[in-house]
Amino acid sequence: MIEFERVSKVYPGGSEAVREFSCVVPSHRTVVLVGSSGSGKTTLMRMVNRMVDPTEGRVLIDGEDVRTRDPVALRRSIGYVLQQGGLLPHRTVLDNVATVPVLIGAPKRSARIAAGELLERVGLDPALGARYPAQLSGGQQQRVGVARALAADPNILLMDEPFGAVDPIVRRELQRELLRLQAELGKTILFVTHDVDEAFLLGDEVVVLEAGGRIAQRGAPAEILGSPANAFVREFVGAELADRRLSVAEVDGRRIAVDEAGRPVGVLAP
Ligand SMILES: Nc1ncnc2c1ncn2[C@@H]1O[C@H](COP(=O)(O)OP(=O)(O)OP(=O)(O)O)[C@@H](O)[C@H]1O
Repeated sequence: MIEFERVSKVYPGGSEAVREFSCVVPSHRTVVLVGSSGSGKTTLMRMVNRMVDPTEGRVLIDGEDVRTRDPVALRRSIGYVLQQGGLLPHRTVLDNVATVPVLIGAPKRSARIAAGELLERVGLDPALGARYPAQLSGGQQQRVGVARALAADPNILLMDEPFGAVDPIVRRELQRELLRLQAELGKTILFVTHDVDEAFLLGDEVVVLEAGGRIAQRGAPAEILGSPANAFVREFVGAELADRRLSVAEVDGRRIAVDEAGRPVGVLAP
């Protein structure tokens, strides 16, 4: 479990990224922070592995203040997936995945074998393990990033816009893959995105952030969509779309839903 207790962050120079944010990420659940650029999402996420220390407040993991933990050991105990994969360019894919287990004492050979199994687990051909990151597609690199984050079998996964740099089709695939993996693994996941659809798809709970890391609303996706707390959330989640008056038009024998202006919004199931 991760707990944010009234954390604030003012960066040197005075920019206030987060103000008095409190939130619990229960064990084995996925909580998604969603908000527009600059709402403090990355800052909050980095407080968990001490890449950023809060100016005020505390972050606890399983009841223990992360400030009491050595930052390097803490980081190795938490999986972290970044938008650009963050892979080491001069190491093979297999060695990238095996890096942290070897650092924390696993024998190289067994770490490599485990890394190959993990590649399969995230949907990659283990033969890709011999390549270098630049020889993979963006989507494949992101899968490697996920495998690497899982390699030391952490309880916690931090995922910062992990699918932000891939095309929409691959993004869908990666999202589904993550849902499948999470159903098997039950990690405690803190996921950051600015994409509302992604947040609603992946989050058991979604936290909608306004500027300054202020919580506009939190809840299950259906709760937020069903009753947005205010105009900001309403606009952010596109709730006004749900209120549009739709009607049915017939085009080439298929029934198409159209909005008031006659614009198509979808196809009705036969
Ligand atoms: N190292 C830093 N020094 C000074 N200000 C910073 C630093 N990092 C972030 N900020 C500021 O803090 C605020 C929140 O930034 P943060 O990166 O946490 O937001 P975000 O929601 O993750 O944004 P994005 O979606 O664009 O990544 C921004 O105003 C940003 O300019």
